[in-house]
Amino acid sequence: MMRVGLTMEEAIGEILASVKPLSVFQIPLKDSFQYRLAEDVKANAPMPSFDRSMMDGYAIRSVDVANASPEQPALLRVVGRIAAGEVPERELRTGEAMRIMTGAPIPEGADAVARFEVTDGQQNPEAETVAVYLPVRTGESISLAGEDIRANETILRKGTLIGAAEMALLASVGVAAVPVFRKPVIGILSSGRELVGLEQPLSYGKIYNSNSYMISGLVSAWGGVPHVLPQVDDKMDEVVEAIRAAMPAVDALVTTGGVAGGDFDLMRGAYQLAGGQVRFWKVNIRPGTPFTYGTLQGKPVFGLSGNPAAGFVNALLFLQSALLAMSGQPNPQIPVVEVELAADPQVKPIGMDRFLRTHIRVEAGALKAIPLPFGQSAGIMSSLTGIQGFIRIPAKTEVKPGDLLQAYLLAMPAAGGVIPWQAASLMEGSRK
Ligand SMILES: Nc1nc2c(c(=O)[nH]1)N[C@H]1C(S)=C(S)[C@@H](COP(=O)(O)OP(=O)(O)OC[C@H]3O[C@@H](n4cnc5c(N)ncnc54)[C@H](O)[C@@H]3O)O[C@H]1N2
Ligand code: MOO
Repeated sequence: MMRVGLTMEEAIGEILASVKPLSVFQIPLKDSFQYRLAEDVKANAPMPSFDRSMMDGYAIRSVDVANASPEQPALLRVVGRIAAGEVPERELRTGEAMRIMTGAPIPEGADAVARFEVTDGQQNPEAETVAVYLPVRTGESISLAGEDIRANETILRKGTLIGAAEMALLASVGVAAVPVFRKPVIGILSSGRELVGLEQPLSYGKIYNSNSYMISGLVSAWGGVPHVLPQVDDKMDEVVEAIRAAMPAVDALVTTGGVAGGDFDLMRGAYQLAGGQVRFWKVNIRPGTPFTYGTLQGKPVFGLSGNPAAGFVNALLFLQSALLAMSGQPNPQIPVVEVELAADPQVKPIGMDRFLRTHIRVEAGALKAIPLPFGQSAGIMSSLTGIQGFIRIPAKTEVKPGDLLQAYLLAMPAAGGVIPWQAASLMEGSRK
């Protein structure tokens, strides 16, 4: 049954209840960046697997240098040299030292490394004795086997997003391939007879199809694989046919346009005629109120508003939540931070949650939100560029500078200073 007029939380809840992670496959580690692990990963060996030196210097026995001082250095016999990757030739005995390089295995009998700086070893690399000028603690400059990772330890949990550090950690314990969730392939279908592709000239009344580029970028940013379909006229049979044809090759479909109530707004009907089910229509948010969500062949279908900024907010909240869940995040939560409102947003309270395009700055360690004083209407695209996120002004709520609000992040907050439109308006006057 189709529900109408949900809150944002209800809408996200309904979407998350109907999606699940996709199938699992093994991927070579080198290709695993930005996938999510489908299983816990254990280390089958400790890391490091041997005691090793953390400094260039001499492997020694700490008792031999216990009374060393600059005036009365301990003199030790140099009996060998160990580079990283080499095996010590023999054990170390009383009164002996071995030159040792960072990363090399500690010889039997040694319990510390005296770094070059506390010896005369750097000046006399070939000398047969070395003077040690200070005492060295037992264990000093030695990294013990298993110090980083113990054998059989779980090093990464199922659902972890594989980034640079995770790839390095997996490589360090010899994992050459990992089980990951498949990335969702997202079909993107724009509808409207006003739309033309970039290869065509614009005639009166027409616009370029920019939504497909916008959604494609967002899908990539959130870990999906965009699959852009040819745009369609808003004729029912064409839309239905395009949807039917698209479904086998995708894990979810995003449509843009045709969800409000106009004469040509046929998207909900098209989902049903294509064999799908409309789960809900309209969410208490602005922009992006007429958002529609359904399922078709067990796959989610997102009906985004055609208005660019409305579609952007729909994608930010609903498509992003679904992508996180489908790509394997255990408790999908889109990135939200608390920010302090630093400028009057100049909007009246309405019965819906408002999402305003916002600059977010770090000032004195706090996140400050400066909503754009222009370009907040749903059809304006230029003001979507250069922002760090959207603040949410809850329905029927009057806000003022100093209030704490939620911000939905698109980019890292920037360090303080003048923001681009302020700089521009200082030069040419406000363009409100
Ligand atoms: N009588 C009413 N009219 C409208 C209502 C309403 O409640 N009653 N809602 C308004 C709101 S709010 C929004 S948002 C829009 C949503 O409209 P649709 O999602 O049905 O989208 P369209 O009508 O197809 O297009 C809206 C607008 O966006 C442009 N557009 C569409 N597709 C693209 C694209 N691929 N690239 C760039 N721009 C696109 C389109 O040309 C229109 O200008 O409805 C209001 N109306
Ligand atoms: O929902 Mo439409 O929200 O004005 O942009």
